[in-house]
Amino acid sequence: MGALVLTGVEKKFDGAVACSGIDLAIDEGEFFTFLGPSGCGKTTILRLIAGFLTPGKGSIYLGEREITHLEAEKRGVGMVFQNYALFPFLTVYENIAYGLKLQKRPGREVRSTVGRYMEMVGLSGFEKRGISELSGGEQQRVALARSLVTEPRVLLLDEPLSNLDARLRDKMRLEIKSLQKTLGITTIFVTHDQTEALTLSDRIAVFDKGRCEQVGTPQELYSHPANAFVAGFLGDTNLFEAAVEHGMAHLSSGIALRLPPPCKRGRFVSVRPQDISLAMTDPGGPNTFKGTLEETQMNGAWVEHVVAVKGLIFRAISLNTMEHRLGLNPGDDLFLSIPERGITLLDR
Ligand SMILES: Nc1ncnc2c1ncn2[C@@H]1O[C@H](COP(=O)(O)OP(=O)(O)OP(=O)(O)O)[C@@H](O)[C@H]1O
Repeated sequence: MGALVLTGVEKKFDGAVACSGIDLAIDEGEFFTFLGPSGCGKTTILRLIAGFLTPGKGSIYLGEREITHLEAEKRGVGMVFQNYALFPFLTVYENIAYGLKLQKRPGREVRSTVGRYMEMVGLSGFEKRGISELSGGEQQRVALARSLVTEPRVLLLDEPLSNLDARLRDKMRLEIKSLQKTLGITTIFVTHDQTEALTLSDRIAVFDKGRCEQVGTPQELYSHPANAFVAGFLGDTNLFEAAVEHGMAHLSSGIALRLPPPCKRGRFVSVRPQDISLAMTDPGGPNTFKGTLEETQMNGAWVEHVVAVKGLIFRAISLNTMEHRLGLNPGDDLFLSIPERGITLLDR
């Protein structure tokens, strides 16, 4: 049995389904991410685990123990909220010590535990500061220390980086990951940011409209998406409706792609932009098409080319190295090649 297990969990608000049919098993010490667009039910599931909400159907287990209806404070679950929810009238020390004082732990233990976690999150010396005297990143660290100090079995992080600027977000991302590994604490991280999910997670659950679409490692989800939604949500992809027969995928424009064996079925073709190669002269071979460059976008280390082939738009990404630089202008003709193994067929 996993460290945290959800079976058939459903939650409705006034009859509207926020999440349903949720079956998840999260392993001990795992960094597990809930990924999905706004409103797909991520926070609702987190709140069900924390005990701030009760499911209409289904059960939640922490280890062997069922916690579906247990009060939040008895669950051994720590949560960091999106807006941190710190107490503005308390100092940094008092905020972090709060949970331990509620548990009526002896003063000496409170002082040493708070000191240990303040050091761990890099806040030593900030004990007497007010919350309003802290930067966003420092507030984030207080929230993290406050939820860790009671040594919960599971740490829930609800979009903890969304209020930070891009550089601080990268820094905190690394810090959270390293803290999680050091403590070995089972962690659920909620985000709608695919980069965060891909870089941090041992496994990811992708949600859409209250349903879990797929669970897997970042590489599994990226390389073998279960459907078009997962393919599109985890990384950029070229997605086309297709009629598949006799080892060929016929796209709407009359383009026919030769598929890798064995012969599979599917309603959509997905091709990652980095799997498409471009050339100024015809390299020959199957799945090579003449197209027109519509647009080039330079992004520093890599370049994105938008290419029209028989009215279909393809996006191709290549490294901005000397060998890859094409030196083409919008309107120029070029050749676009899609290797068979770069094609994924998807059902829905
Ligand atoms: N307390 C509530 N009362 C009524 N409806 C709610 C409540 N909480 C959430 N919902 C609805 O449930 C659905 C799922 O919301 P939830 O907050 O879980 O999504 P989310 O994926 O976390 O979104 P976001 O990324 O924007 O936080 C949404 O349609 C939302 O409007």
